[in-house]
Amino acid sequence: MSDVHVRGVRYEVDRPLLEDIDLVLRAGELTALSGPSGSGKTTLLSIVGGLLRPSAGEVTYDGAPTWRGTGDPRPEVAFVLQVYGLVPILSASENVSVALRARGVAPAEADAQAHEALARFHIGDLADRQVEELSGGQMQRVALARGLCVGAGVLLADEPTSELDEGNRALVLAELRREADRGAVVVVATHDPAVVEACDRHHSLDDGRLVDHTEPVHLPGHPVEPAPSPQEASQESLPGEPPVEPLGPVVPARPAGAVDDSAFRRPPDGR
Ligand SMILES: Nc1ncnc2c1ncn2[C@@H]1O[C@H](COP(=O)(O)OP(=O)(O)OP(=O)(O)O)[C@@H](O)[C@H]1O
Repeated sequence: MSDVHVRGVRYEVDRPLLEDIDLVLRAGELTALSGPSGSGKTTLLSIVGGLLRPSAGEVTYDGAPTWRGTGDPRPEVAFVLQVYGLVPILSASENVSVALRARGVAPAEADAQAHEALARFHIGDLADRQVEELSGGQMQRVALARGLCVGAGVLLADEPTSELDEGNRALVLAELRREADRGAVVVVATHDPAVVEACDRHHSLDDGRLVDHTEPVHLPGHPVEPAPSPQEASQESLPGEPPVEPLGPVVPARPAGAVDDSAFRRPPDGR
């Protein structure tokens, strides 16, 4: 299990969008990233995942930079994008299968795993439905199935519950927890207080900077650490590290797994 280290990251286009970002995103934990709209959450996820090159500083995972010089993420990184990044004319299962095939899984095995991944999100019955015929919440779950099925070491999810009702939100949080429990770094950008509450750690961004507010969040019933007593809580700071803070956004170039969909392309008049 390896953590993600964000050191001295700044990002600017025509103005600074992120400044002075120092964070450790821990393997085995769910980390929430919150902040107002436009504060930089998506931009930060994009830099963490290697879609964008930081203007200064670096992000490393397992001892190597996540930025590989091309804007293509490392194979260990998977995204669940705010805009889903699905191919509308492909079926739900094809959209998931293509992510597995892009990682070298043989087609028949990829198709089988894609069906299993959709079933995890209770949309197995929609496997053959074209994505453009799905609802927003169903598309969001297809995107989640695609992001989670590849067993990535780093899973970056941008507003993964924005279109979901309470029951499906709980389902998604349970699946994200499973990813953390197998040792992944899981980061969730969110506006939803219930999602923040379900995470182990919380960083907030404001206008491209981490705000002075770092909270380990304890999910009732989840044995992350024993809950501190009120006395301990009043003295609590993260052992051996500076206070953790929030992140910021940008437009991802391309979702991991949507690299090559040529195997699924249909003739112009075929569906
Ligand atoms: N490619 C870009 N070029 C210039 N500015 C950008 C670019 N992408 C994002 N921005 C700006 O960077 C700032 C942060 O955007 P970002 O999408 O990271 O915010 P966010 O916190 O994810 O917002 P939201 O919660 O609305 O998704 C915004 O002011 C946005 O307009």
